[in-house]
Formats: sequence, structure tokens, C-alpha cells
Amino acid sequence: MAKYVLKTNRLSKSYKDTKSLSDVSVALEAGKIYGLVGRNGAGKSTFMKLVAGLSFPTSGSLELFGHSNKQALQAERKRVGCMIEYPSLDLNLSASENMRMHRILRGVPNKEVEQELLTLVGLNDTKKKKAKNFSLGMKQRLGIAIALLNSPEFLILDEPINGLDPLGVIDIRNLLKKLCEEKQITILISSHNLPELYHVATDYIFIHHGEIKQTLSRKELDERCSQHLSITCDQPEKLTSVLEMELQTTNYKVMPDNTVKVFDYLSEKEKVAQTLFKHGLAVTNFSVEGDTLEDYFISVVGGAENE
Ligand SMILES: Nc1ncnc2c1ncn2[C@@H]1O[C@H](COP(=O)(O)OP(=O)(O)OP(=O)(O)O)[C@@H](O)[C@H]1O
Repeated sequence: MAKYVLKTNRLSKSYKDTKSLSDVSVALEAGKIYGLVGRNGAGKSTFMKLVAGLSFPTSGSLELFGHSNKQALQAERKRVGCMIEYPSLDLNLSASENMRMHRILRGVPNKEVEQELLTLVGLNDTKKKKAKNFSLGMKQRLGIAIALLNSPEFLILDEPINGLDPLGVIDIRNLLKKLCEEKQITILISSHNLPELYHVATDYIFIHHGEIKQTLSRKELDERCSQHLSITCDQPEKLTSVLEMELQTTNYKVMPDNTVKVFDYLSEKEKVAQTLFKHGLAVTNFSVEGDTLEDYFISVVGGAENE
């Protein structure tokens, strides 16, 4: 049975005239990396703050590690690490001094954890350099090290790759994969950039105007974004048997509306069309489809920024 780190039930948050989050119901399974993707102002930080206990819902409820009552939730939040909106660094302190300050503030007795985590995030040789002289990527990595101080099982990171150069993005991506694979930490990471999240997340949650528009796995996203022939005809079952028997491919998928997606023969479309015709199939749609990640994002959350 799936083990859930987080479940929300119609979680909502309003600020005076603004409904920042509307009826958000999601379930996050342990051991995965969830990408929370949405435009600026979609409600990503609002959602993360509610989960982290930094803000309170207007309505709805949430469950962490299977617990939902107020006191139990507070206790379970000790198993959560977060970096929301910006890393909470003292810019006049070095990496080690920042780690020490946060370790003491959180009551973590083990001093060794400071260096262990700085090594993990690749900041063990920054010596006395003050955080104000760090690159954005180094600040983000230090923020992640701070979020890891209490050995969390669930890590919440708000836009940790926003504004980083390509190498900085790769560093953070590799770090997150390592945390998930080696330390079995479940991760929720937000971004407004689906291609950036694509390489790190195992699952994606699309949020727009405070509502969850779609949740899907990497495999499902790949299927939707890979180029394929989309075929609609009067006899879908006969179509699949022609694909298997005549065209020798099982690389297809029948969609709920009976459209068949064929992932082979993209460069031999005529051969497919002729074969279907030869077998008397009445084809009503035959087209090449498949979005880029950017197109797919827009198809889910809409095109215009201020619609
Ligand atoms: N404290 C607040 N008071 C009033 N409105 C707020 C507050 N916090 C957030 N909002 C509003 O709630 C909506 C969602 O904001 P939120 O910061 O959660 O979005 P986001 O997806 O994290 O965006 P960004 O990527 O720009 O940080 C926005 O319309 C924002 O203006």
C-alpha cells in the first residue's frame, strides 16, 4: 500500500479579496520528487506555507505522515524541512556560521551535522567567505543544507532553481536526486519552468489561479509530450490488430476517447495510411501530434499571463 507523506483535502486560503488557493486536494507518496509547477502568482508559495505550518488555511485540512489533528501535525512538522521564498541566511556570516546558528536555533545537538551537510551540498571549502559574496546557486545550496539540519523525511523547496545559470541548475538537480535516492527524502519543489523541473521530478502537479489543474507522472508527461501519430477511425479494435499484425508494432496506446496514439512510423506515415486504407478502415483523423514541454505547460495553465 502506498505510504503518503502529505494528503490535503480541499485546502483553501484567502487573503481579503484574493483567493490564493482553492480546494486543493493532493496526495504525495513517499520516495518521490514532486514538481509543483505554475506561473508567478499561481499559489505555489501559499500551498507550501500551509503545509509547512507558516500560514493557516481558510478552509480544508491537511495530513502529514498520516496525522491531521492540530497537535499531532505540529509534531509531524519536525519531520519536514523547508526553504520557502528565499533561503533564510545571515549574509554577514560564513556558510559554517550560518549552519551553526540554525543548528542551535533548532536544537539539533550533533555539531558534526554542520560539516556533513556542507560537504553534501558542495560548500565545505568556502572557509570564511561571507554568504553575501556567494553566487545565487551557492546561497540556494546553503539554504538547502539549512533545511536539512533536522534530518527531514520530507523536504519542501520553493523555486530553488529560479535564476540559476545552467550549471547551477544541474548542481541542484543532482543534489535533489541524491537526497531522494540515497536518503529516501520525499521532495516537493516548485518552479514556473516545466523544462527545468522535468529532469528532476518524478511527478508533476500543475497549479493555476490557486487550483490544481492536473497531476501526472513523468511517464504520463513523456507520453503526452512525445511525437506520435494520432489516429481516429470507426473500428479502433481492428486498427490495433492491423498495427500489430500488419505493421508489427505494439508501441501504441488507445486513449479513453478511442483515439489511438502510435509512437512508431513517424517517418513512414504514408505506409500506415495505405495499410489502414487497404484494410477498409474509415479514418476520421490522422495527424502528427505531441507537445514540447513549454507547449504542454501552456496547454494546461493557459497562454496569456493576465487572462
Ligand atoms: N500575504 C498575502 N497577502 C495578500 N495576497 C497574497 C499574500 N500572499 C500571497 N498572496 C496572493 O496570492 C496569490 C498566490 O501567491 P503565491 O505567492 O502563492 O504564488 P506563487 O505561485 O508562489 O508565485 P511566485 O512564483 O510569484 O512566488 C497571488 O495573487 C498573491 O498576490
